[in-house]
Amino acid sequence: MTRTPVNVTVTGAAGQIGYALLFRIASGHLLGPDVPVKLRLLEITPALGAAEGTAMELDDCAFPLLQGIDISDDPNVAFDGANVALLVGARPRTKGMERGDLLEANGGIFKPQGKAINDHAADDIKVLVVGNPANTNALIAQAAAPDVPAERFTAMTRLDHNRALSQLSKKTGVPVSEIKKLTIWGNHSATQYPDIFHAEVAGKNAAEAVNDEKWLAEDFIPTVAKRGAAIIEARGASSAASAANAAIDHVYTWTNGTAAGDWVSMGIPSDGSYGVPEGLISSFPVTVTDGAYEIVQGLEINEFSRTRIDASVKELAEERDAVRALGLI
Ligand SMILES: NC(=O)c1ccc[n+]([C@@H]2O[C@H](COP(=O)([O-])OP(=O)(O)OC[C@H]3O[C@@H](n4cnc5c(N)ncnc54)[C@H](O)[C@@H]3O)[C@@H](O)[C@H]2O)c1
Ligand SMILES: O=C(O)C[C@H](O)C(=O)O
Repeated sequence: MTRTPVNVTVTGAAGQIGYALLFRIASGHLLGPDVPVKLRLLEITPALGAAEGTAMELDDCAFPLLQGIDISDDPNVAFDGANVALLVGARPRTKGMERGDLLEANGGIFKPQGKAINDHAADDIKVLVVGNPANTNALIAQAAAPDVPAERFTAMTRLDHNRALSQLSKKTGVPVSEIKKLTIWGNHSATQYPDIFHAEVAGKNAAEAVNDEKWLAEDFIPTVAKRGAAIIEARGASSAASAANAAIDHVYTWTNGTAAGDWVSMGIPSDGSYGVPEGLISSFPVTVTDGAYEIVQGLEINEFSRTRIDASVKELAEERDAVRALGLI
Protein backbone atom coordinates (compact mmCIF):
# COMPACT_ATOMS: atom_id res chain seq x y z
CA MET A 1 0.00 0.00 0.00
CA THR A 2 1.64 3.26 -1.07
CA ARG A 3 -0.91 5.81 0.12
CA THR A 4 0.19 7.98 3.08
CA PRO A 5 -1.69 6.96 6.21
CA VAL A 6 -4.16 9.36 7.78
CA ASN A 7 -3.39 10.21 11.41
CA VAL A 8 -6.49 9.77 13.55
CA THR A 9 -6.30 10.95 17.15
CA VAL A 10 -8.87 9.57 19.59
CA THR A 11 -9.18 10.96 23.09
CA GLY A 12 -10.71 8.88 25.85
CA ALA A 13 -9.45 5.86 23.97
CA ALA A 14 -9.77 3.54 26.97
CA GLY A 15 -13.40 4.47 27.59
CA GLN A 16 -16.48 2.60 26.47
CA ILE A 17 -17.03 4.63 23.27
CA GLY A 18 -13.31 4.32 22.52
CA TYR A 19 -13.56 0.55 22.73
CA ALA A 20 -16.46 0.50 20.29
CA LEU A 21 -14.80 3.00 17.96
CA LEU A 22 -11.16 2.06 17.51
CA PHE A 23 -11.70 -1.30 15.84
CA ARG A 24 -14.00 0.23 13.27
CA ILE A 25 -11.55 3.02 12.51
CA ALA A 26 -8.77 0.46 12.07
CA SER A 27 -10.91 -1.70 9.79
CA GLY A 28 -11.61 1.15 7.38
CA HIS A 29 -15.09 2.28 8.35
CA LEU A 30 -14.12 5.84 9.30
CA LEU A 31 -12.44 6.94 6.10
CA GLY A 32 -12.95 4.17 3.59
CA PRO A 33 -11.77 0.65 2.77
CA ASP A 34 -8.63 1.77 0.96
CA VAL A 35 -7.36 4.45 3.38
CA PRO A 36 -4.54 3.39 5.72
CA VAL A 37 -4.64 4.91 9.19
CA LYS A 38 -2.32 5.56 12.11
CA LEU A 39 -4.02 5.77 15.49
CA ARG A 40 -2.96 8.22 18.17
CA LEU A 41 -4.61 7.42 21.49
CA LEU A 42 -4.85 10.10 24.19
CA GLU A 43 -5.75 9.09 27.73
CA ILE A 44 -5.24 10.36 31.23
CA THR A 45 -2.21 8.83 32.94
CA PRO A 46 -4.10 6.27 35.11
CA ALA A 47 -5.88 4.90 32.02
CA LEU A 48 -2.74 4.41 29.90
CA GLY A 49 -2.55 0.73 30.91
CA ALA A 50 -6.08 0.11 29.69
CA ALA A 51 -5.29 1.95 26.44
CA GLU A 52 -2.23 -0.32 26.04
CA GLY A 53 -4.52 -3.32 26.42
CA THR A 54 -6.82 -2.04 23.69
CA ALA A 55 -3.79 -1.42 21.48
CA MET A 56 -2.70 -5.04 22.03
CA GLU A 57 -6.12 -6.19 20.86
CA LEU A 58 -5.92 -3.91 17.83
CA ASP A 59 -2.58 -5.51 16.98
CA ASP A 60 -4.15 -8.92 17.36
CA CYS A 61 -6.75 -8.11 14.72
CA ALA A 62 -3.96 -7.69 12.12
CA PHE A 63 -5.98 -5.01 10.32
CA PRO A 64 -4.35 -4.46 6.92
CA LEU A 65 -5.10 -0.71 7.03
CA LEU A 66 -3.68 -0.06 10.49
CA GLN A 67 -0.15 1.28 10.12
CA GLY A 68 0.67 2.15 13.73
CA ILE A 69 -0.66 2.95 17.19
CA ASP A 70 0.84 5.55 19.53
CA ILE A 71 -0.42 6.10 23.05
CA SER A 72 0.16 9.21 25.12
CA ASP A 73 -1.16 11.22 28.06
CA ASP A 74 0.19 14.43 26.49
CA PRO A 75 -2.15 16.26 24.09
CA ASN A 76 0.84 17.90 22.40
CA VAL A 77 2.09 14.46 21.41
CA ALA A 78 -1.28 12.89 20.62
CA PHE A 79 -2.39 15.69 18.26
CA ASP A 80 0.97 16.02 16.51
CA GLY A 81 0.25 15.73 12.80
CA ALA A 82 -3.40 14.74 13.39
CA ASN A 83 -5.60 14.85 10.29
CA VAL A 84 -8.74 13.74 12.12
CA ALA A 85 -9.38 14.25 15.84
CA LEU A 86 -12.21 12.53 17.69
CA LEU A 87 -12.59 14.21 21.06
CA VAL A 88 -14.41 11.56 23.04
CA GLY A 89 -12.70 11.70 26.43
CA ALA A 90 -14.83 13.53 28.93
CA ARG A 91 -16.75 12.82 32.03
CA PRO A 92 -19.94 11.02 31.04
CA ARG A 93 -23.20 12.05 32.60
CA THR A 94 -24.28 9.61 35.27
CA LYS A 95 -27.72 8.96 36.74
CA GLY A 96 -29.39 12.09 38.06
CA MET A 97 -26.65 14.45 36.82
CA GLU A 98 -27.74 17.54 34.86
CA ARG A 99 -25.86 18.55 31.70
CA GLY A 100 -25.16 21.96 33.17
CA ASP A 101 -23.05 20.30 35.88
CA LEU A 102 -20.83 18.94 33.14
CA LEU A 103 -19.80 22.33 31.77
CA GLU A 104 -17.23 23.11 34.41
CA ALA A 105 -16.02 19.52 34.81
CA ASN A 106 -15.34 19.15 31.10
CA GLY A 107 -14.37 22.67 30.10
CA GLY A 108 -10.86 22.24 31.49
CA ILE A 109 -10.27 19.22 29.26
CA PHE A 110 -11.20 20.86 25.96
CA LYS A 111 -9.25 24.11 26.28
CA PRO A 112 -5.80 22.48 26.45
CA GLN A 113 -6.80 20.01 23.77
CA GLY A 114 -7.88 22.87 21.48
CA LYS A 115 -4.54 24.58 22.06
CA ALA A 116 -2.64 21.37 21.29
CA ILE A 117 -4.63 20.99 18.06
CA ASN A 118 -3.82 24.60 17.20
CA ASP A 119 -0.11 24.08 17.78
CA HIS A 120 0.47 20.58 16.45
CA ALA A 121 -2.27 19.22 14.18
CA ALA A 122 -1.94 18.93 10.40
CA ASP A 123 -3.25 21.79 8.24
CA ASP A 124 -6.22 19.72 7.09
CA ILE A 125 -7.35 18.78 10.61
CA LYS A 126 -11.03 17.91 11.05
CA VAL A 127 -12.33 17.78 14.62
CA LEU A 128 -15.40 15.98 15.90
CA VAL A 129 -16.37 16.54 19.54
CA VAL A 130 -18.34 13.69 21.06
CA GLY A 131 -17.70 14.28 24.77
CA ASN A 132 -20.56 16.14 26.43
CA PRO A 133 -21.72 18.81 26.46
CA ALA A 134 -20.52 18.30 22.89
CA ASN A 135 -21.56 21.58 21.25
CA THR A 136 -20.10 23.75 23.96
CA ASN A 137 -16.98 21.61 24.36
CA ALA A 138 -16.44 22.12 20.63
CA LEU A 139 -16.79 25.86 21.14
CA ILE A 140 -14.18 25.78 23.92
CA ALA A 141 -11.72 23.78 21.81
CA GLN A 142 -12.33 26.04 18.81
CA ALA A 143 -11.73 29.20 20.86
CA ALA A 144 -8.37 27.78 21.96
CA ALA A 145 -7.35 27.16 18.34
CA PRO A 146 -7.41 30.56 16.61
CA ASP A 147 -5.08 29.39 13.81
CA VAL A 148 -7.37 26.55 12.73
CA PRO A 149 -10.31 27.51 10.50
CA ALA A 150 -13.36 27.69 12.78
CA GLU A 151 -15.44 25.38 10.58
CA ARG A 152 -13.11 22.47 11.29
CA PHE A 153 -14.61 22.15 14.78
CA THR A 154 -17.83 20.17 14.79
CA ALA A 155 -20.03 18.50 17.40
CA MET A 156 -21.87 15.23 17.12
CA THR A 157 -25.63 15.22 16.55
CA ARG A 158 -25.50 12.30 14.13
CA LEU A 159 -26.58 9.93 16.90
CA ASP A 160 -29.72 12.03 17.35
CA HIS A 161 -30.19 12.00 13.57
CA ASN A 162 -29.89 8.21 13.49
CA ARG A 163 -32.27 7.86 16.44
CA ALA A 164 -34.82 10.02 14.64
CA LEU A 165 -34.48 7.95 11.47
CA SER A 166 -35.12 4.79 13.43
CA GLN A 167 -38.17 6.16 15.30
CA LEU A 168 -39.70 7.48 12.08
CA SER A 169 -39.06 4.14 10.39
CA LYS A 170 -40.87 2.32 13.20
CA LYS A 171 -43.85 4.68 12.99
CA THR A 172 -44.24 4.52 9.21
CA GLY A 173 -43.09 0.97 8.57
CA VAL A 174 -40.71 2.31 5.90
CA PRO A 175 -37.06 1.18 6.11
CA VAL A 176 -34.50 3.80 7.19
CA SER A 177 -32.87 3.52 3.76
CA GLU A 178 -36.00 5.17 2.30
CA ILE A 179 -36.10 8.06 4.77
CA LYS A 180 -34.29 11.23 3.67
CA LYS A 181 -33.77 14.83 4.72
CA LEU A 182 -34.36 14.57 8.45
CA THR A 183 -32.87 17.39 10.50
CA ILE A 184 -31.69 17.75 14.06
CA TRP A 185 -31.56 21.43 15.03
CA GLY A 186 -29.79 22.97 18.01
CA ASN A 187 -28.01 21.36 20.91
CA HIS A 188 -27.13 17.71 21.57
CA SER A 189 -29.37 17.79 24.64
CA ALA A 190 -32.98 17.28 25.59
CA THR A 191 -33.83 20.63 23.94
CA GLN A 192 -32.74 19.45 20.49
CA TYR A 193 -35.39 19.56 17.80
CA PRO A 194 -35.76 16.61 15.42
CA ASP A 195 -37.60 18.06 12.42
CA ILE A 196 -39.58 15.89 10.00
CA PHE A 197 -41.35 18.70 8.13
CA HIS A 198 -38.84 18.54 5.27
CA ALA A 199 -38.15 14.83 5.58
CA GLU A 200 -39.24 12.30 2.98
CA VAL A 201 -40.55 8.83 3.67
CA ALA A 202 -40.49 6.66 0.56
CA GLY A 203 -40.60 9.85 -1.52
CA LYS A 204 -43.54 11.46 0.35
CA ASN A 205 -43.38 14.33 2.81
CA ALA A 206 -42.88 12.72 6.23
CA ALA A 207 -45.09 15.08 8.25
CA GLU A 208 -47.94 14.52 5.78
CA ALA A 209 -47.34 10.77 5.68
CA VAL A 210 -47.46 10.60 9.49
CA ASN A 211 -50.28 13.15 9.79
CA ASP A 212 -50.26 12.90 13.59
CA GLU A 213 -49.18 16.08 15.34
CA LYS A 214 -49.89 14.57 18.77
CA TRP A 215 -47.44 11.73 18.05
CA LEU A 216 -44.92 14.24 16.76
CA ALA A 217 -45.11 16.53 19.81
CA GLU A 218 -45.70 13.98 22.54
CA ASP A 219 -43.93 10.87 21.35
CA PHE A 220 -41.40 11.31 18.53
CA ILE A 221 -39.68 14.52 19.68
CA PRO A 222 -39.34 13.57 23.37
CA THR A 223 -38.31 10.00 22.52
CA VAL A 224 -35.47 11.20 20.30
CA ALA A 225 -34.46 14.11 22.52
CA LYS A 226 -34.42 12.09 25.73
CA ARG A 227 -33.04 8.87 24.28
CA GLY A 228 -29.61 9.45 25.80
CA ALA A 229 -31.12 9.72 29.29
CA ALA A 230 -33.33 6.65 28.65
CA ILE A 231 -30.25 4.62 27.72
CA ILE A 232 -28.41 5.77 30.82
CA GLU A 233 -31.45 4.75 32.88
CA ALA A 234 -31.60 1.33 31.21
CA ARG A 235 -27.88 0.47 30.97
CA GLY A 236 -26.57 2.43 33.94
CA ALA A 237 -24.06 3.94 31.49
CA SER A 238 -24.37 6.26 28.52
CA SER A 239 -24.72 4.98 24.98
CA ALA A 240 -21.46 3.62 23.61
CA ALA A 241 -21.74 1.44 20.50
CA SER A 242 -24.41 3.67 18.94
CA ALA A 243 -22.36 6.76 19.80
CA ALA A 244 -19.26 5.22 18.22
CA ASN A 245 -21.31 4.29 15.16
CA ALA A 246 -22.57 7.86 14.83
CA ALA A 247 -19.02 9.23 15.13
CA ILE A 248 -18.00 6.92 12.28
CA ASP A 249 -20.98 8.11 10.24
CA HIS A 250 -20.20 11.79 10.93
CA VAL A 251 -16.57 11.62 9.83
CA TYR A 252 -17.26 9.27 6.93
CA THR A 253 -19.86 11.68 5.55
CA TRP A 254 -17.66 14.74 6.19
CA THR A 255 -14.86 13.06 4.26
CA ASN A 256 -16.76 11.19 1.55
CA GLY A 257 -19.84 13.39 1.02
CA THR A 258 -23.62 13.15 1.35
CA ALA A 259 -25.75 11.03 -0.96
CA ALA A 260 -27.59 12.85 -3.76
CA GLY A 261 -31.03 13.99 -2.62
CA ASP A 262 -30.26 13.67 1.07
CA TRP A 263 -28.59 15.54 3.89
CA VAL A 264 -27.29 14.82 7.40
CA SER A 265 -27.21 16.70 10.70
CA MET A 266 -23.95 18.10 12.06
CA GLY A 267 -23.20 20.47 14.92
CA ILE A 268 -21.26 23.24 13.19
CA PRO A 269 -20.40 26.91 13.78
CA SER A 270 -23.42 28.95 12.74
CA ASP A 271 -23.04 31.50 9.97
CA GLY A 272 -26.29 33.13 11.11
CA SER A 273 -28.50 30.90 8.96
CA TYR A 274 -32.04 30.26 10.20
CA GLY A 275 -31.69 32.90 12.90
CA VAL A 276 -29.04 30.97 14.84
CA PRO A 277 -26.55 33.53 16.19
CA GLU A 278 -23.25 33.44 14.35
CA GLY A 279 -20.55 31.42 16.07
CA LEU A 280 -22.75 29.14 18.17
CA ILE A 281 -22.03 25.49 17.42
CA SER A 282 -25.52 24.30 16.59
CA SER A 283 -26.93 21.39 14.62
CA PHE A 284 -28.05 22.11 11.06
CA PRO A 285 -29.03 20.17 7.96
CA VAL A 286 -25.88 19.96 5.83
CA THR A 287 -24.69 18.55 2.55
CA VAL A 288 -21.04 17.66 2.05
CA THR A 289 -19.04 17.87 -1.17
CA ASP A 290 -15.27 17.38 -1.52
CA GLY A 291 -14.74 17.32 2.24
CA ALA A 292 -16.56 20.62 2.90
CA TYR A 293 -20.02 20.94 4.40
CA GLU A 294 -22.64 23.52 3.56
CA ILE A 295 -25.85 24.38 5.41
CA VAL A 296 -28.96 23.50 3.38
CA GLN A 297 -30.58 26.85 2.64
CA GLY A 298 -34.10 27.97 1.90
CA LEU A 299 -36.09 25.61 4.12
CA GLU A 300 -39.37 27.07 5.28
CA ILE A 301 -39.55 27.01 9.06
CA ASN A 302 -43.10 26.84 10.41
CA GLU A 303 -44.22 28.12 13.82
CA PHE A 304 -44.06 24.64 15.39
CA SER A 305 -40.41 24.31 14.36
CA ARG A 306 -39.44 27.92 15.06
CA THR A 307 -40.40 27.73 18.74
CA ARG A 308 -38.43 24.55 19.24
CA ILE A 309 -35.32 25.66 17.32
CA ASP A 310 -35.30 28.91 19.29
CA ALA A 311 -35.54 27.07 22.62
CA SER A 312 -32.54 24.87 21.85
CA VAL A 313 -30.51 27.77 20.48
CA LYS A 314 -31.31 29.74 23.64
CA GLU A 315 -29.83 26.89 25.68
CA LEU A 316 -26.69 26.95 23.51
CA ALA A 317 -26.34 30.69 24.05
CA GLU A 318 -26.68 30.16 27.81
CA GLU A 319 -24.00 27.45 27.76
CA ARG A 320 -21.74 29.78 25.76
CA ASP A 321 -22.31 32.57 28.30
CA ALA A 322 -21.58 30.17 31.17
CA VAL A 323 -18.24 29.02 29.74
CA ARG A 324 -17.39 32.61 28.88
CA ALA A 325 -17.98 33.56 32.51
CA LEU A 326 -15.68 30.69 33.53
CA GLY A 327 -12.96 32.11 31.25
CA LEU A 328 -13.03 29.03 29.03
CA ILE A 329 -13.64 30.97 25.80
N1 LIG B 1 -22.57 13.47 21.38
C1 LIG B 1 -23.16 12.30 21.61
O1 LIG B 1 -24.09 11.92 20.89
C2 LIG B 1 -22.72 11.40 22.75
C3 LIG B 1 -23.28 10.13 22.87
C4 LIG B 1 -22.86 9.31 23.90
C5 LIG B 1 -21.90 9.74 24.80
N2 LIG B 1 -21.40 10.98 24.66
C6 LIG B 1 -20.36 11.47 25.58
O2 LIG B 1 -19.09 10.91 25.23
C7 LIG B 1 -18.21 10.99 26.35
C8 LIG B 1 -17.46 9.69 26.54
O3 LIG B 1 -18.35 8.66 26.88
P1 LIG B 1 -17.83 7.21 27.34
O4 LIG B 1 -19.05 6.43 27.60
O5 LIG B 1 -16.80 6.70 26.41
O6 LIG B 1 -17.15 7.56 28.73
P2 LIG B 1 -16.10 6.69 29.56
O7 LIG B 1 -16.10 7.25 30.95
O8 LIG B 1 -16.30 5.24 29.36
O9 LIG B 1 -14.73 7.07 28.87
C9 LIG B 1 -14.22 8.34 28.92
C10 LIG B 1 -12.72 8.20 28.82
O10 LIG B 1 -12.18 9.50 28.69
C11 LIG B 1 -10.98 9.51 29.41
N3 LIG B 1 -10.59 10.89 29.69
C12 LIG B 1 -11.04 11.69 30.67
N4 LIG B 1 -10.40 12.87 30.61
C13 LIG B 1 -9.56 12.82 29.57
C14 LIG B 1 -8.62 13.71 29.03
N5 LIG B 1 -8.42 14.91 29.55
N6 LIG B 1 -7.90 13.31 27.96
C15 LIG B 1 -8.07 12.09 27.42
N7 LIG B 1 -8.94 11.19 27.91
C16 LIG B 1 -9.66 11.55 28.98
C17 LIG B 1 -11.26 8.67 30.65
O11 LIG B 1 -10.08 8.21 31.28
C18 LIG B 1 -12.10 7.55 30.06
O12 LIG B 1 -11.29 6.46 29.67
C19 LIG B 1 -19.10 11.41 27.51
O13 LIG B 1 -18.98 12.80 27.70
C20 LIG B 1 -20.51 11.10 27.03
O14 LIG B 1 -21.48 11.89 27.69
C21 LIG B 1 -21.78 11.81 23.65
O1 LIG C 1 -23.94 10.88 27.84
C1 LIG C 1 -25.07 11.40 27.75
O2 LIG C 1 -25.44 12.35 28.44
C2 LIG C 1 -26.05 10.86 26.76
C3 LIG C 1 -25.49 10.84 25.38
O3 LIG C 1 -25.11 12.12 24.97
C4 LIG C 1 -26.48 10.25 24.42
O4 LIG C 1 -27.13 11.02 23.67
O5 LIG C 1 -26.63 9.02 24.42
